[in-house]
Amino acid sequence: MRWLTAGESHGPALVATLEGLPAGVPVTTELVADHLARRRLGYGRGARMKFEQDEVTFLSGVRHGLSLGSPIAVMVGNTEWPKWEKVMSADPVDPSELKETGRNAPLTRPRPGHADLAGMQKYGFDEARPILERASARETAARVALGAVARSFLKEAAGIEIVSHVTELAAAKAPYGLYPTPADVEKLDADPVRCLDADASKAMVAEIDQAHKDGDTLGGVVEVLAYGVPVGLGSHVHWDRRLDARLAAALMGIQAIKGVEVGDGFDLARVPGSQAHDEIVRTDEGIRRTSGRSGGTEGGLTTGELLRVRAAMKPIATVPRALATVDVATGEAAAAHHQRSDVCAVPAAGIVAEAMVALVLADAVLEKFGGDSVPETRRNVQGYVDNLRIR
Ligand SMILES: Cc1cc2nc3c(=O)[nH]c(=O)nc-3n(C[C@H](O)[C@H](O)[C@H](O)COP(=O)(O)O)c2cc1C
Ligand SMILES: C=C(O[C@@H]1CC(C(=O)O)=C[C@@H](OP(=O)(O)O)[C@H]1O)C(=O)O
Repeated sequence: MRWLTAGESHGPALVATLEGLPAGVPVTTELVADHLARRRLGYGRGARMKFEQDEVTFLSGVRHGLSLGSPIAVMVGNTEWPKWEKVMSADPVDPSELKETGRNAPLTRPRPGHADLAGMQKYGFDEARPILERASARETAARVALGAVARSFLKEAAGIEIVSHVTELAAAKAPYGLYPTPADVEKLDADPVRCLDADASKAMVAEIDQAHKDGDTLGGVVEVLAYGVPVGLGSHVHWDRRLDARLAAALMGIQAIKGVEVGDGFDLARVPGSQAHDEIVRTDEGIRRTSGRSGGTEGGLTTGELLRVRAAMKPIATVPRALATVDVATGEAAAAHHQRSDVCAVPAAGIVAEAMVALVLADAVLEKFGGDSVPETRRNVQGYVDNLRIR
């Protein structure tokens, strides 16, 4: 399976393509729109999330609610486009018309923490617009659209379900060991910060309110859990086949993610081996583990236990109390450019992280089990599970 996204933040649309998905996966415009709506949720997001809509159109690969096995192309329209038509026009525009938009002033005061400065230096631009348009996390809407398709495949073909929640937001933390299940998704989506623990949720909202008052921004930690993952996805035989490595790269590839942990991650480095591993026991349900510290992978292979990965997001780069920078037009010290931005987008990052985990798992399932149709993949999964020699 392979996939790509294209599109600028204020362009006409984002486009995503997915190739290699079997036929027969239930996919509808409504399914994708629902996941895109989940990505817009979350206390602390900026004004744009309120007035802009995501307009979903399938261009190919789906017919009457089922995938065809052909490449899927999906478009997510930016409803803000009419305001940006001239500024982001593919064809040259008369400078006087650009001036009239009031939106085309050169962005010469790069923001620390965003791609502005390094992007301008690398690509040879003397202002940040051509860089920030693609560096923007608007692009994550395209990933979530494909993630919705991937998770439908995972559920139908292998019974895998994916949940995420916010475990930390600045200094506020959910209690350790709180693992939401698929039955909790509605409740999670209804919470302003997608946290199941009421006290922690209140503390997180208070953190955001304080940052808002202070003209500041915040980051946090999200955790993704995948239920029903069979043993043996990924492999121990080579670094780039390890499922933990593939998940880490996918999560680190989300804008503003600066750390990834699998299972108890960095905490495992701080305890002795006797408290770090998941002991193996025989139960009525077969061979199981007494704990889930590994996060469901050992040696780069899934163990068949709950898959659990976390991603740490740095605070939003567009800080209202603007940080120090240099105006590259004059060489003078200046305050970084700022118009509007999210105070905190950690809950949204959790939805993006779900999509990335879904895409990695769908790829790994197809690699192991193959199949040109959902029933074929399902038979292959079932045959493998039924024939595991050691259970
Ligand atoms: C869902 C989401 C929303 C974001 N919203 C903003 C925003 O409104 N303003 C901003 O400056 N950065 C925002 N970011 C972060 C930037 O996209 C990110 O800091 C930038 O790409 C540089 O991050 P990097 O160092 O990881 O590449 C957001 C990130 C995500 C995942
Ligand atoms: C548009 C989205 O997020 C954007 C991500 C983003 C950034 O710099 O990453 C900056 C903001 O855009 P603008 O500067 O136009 O307000 C966010 O609104 C979205 O998630 O759909």
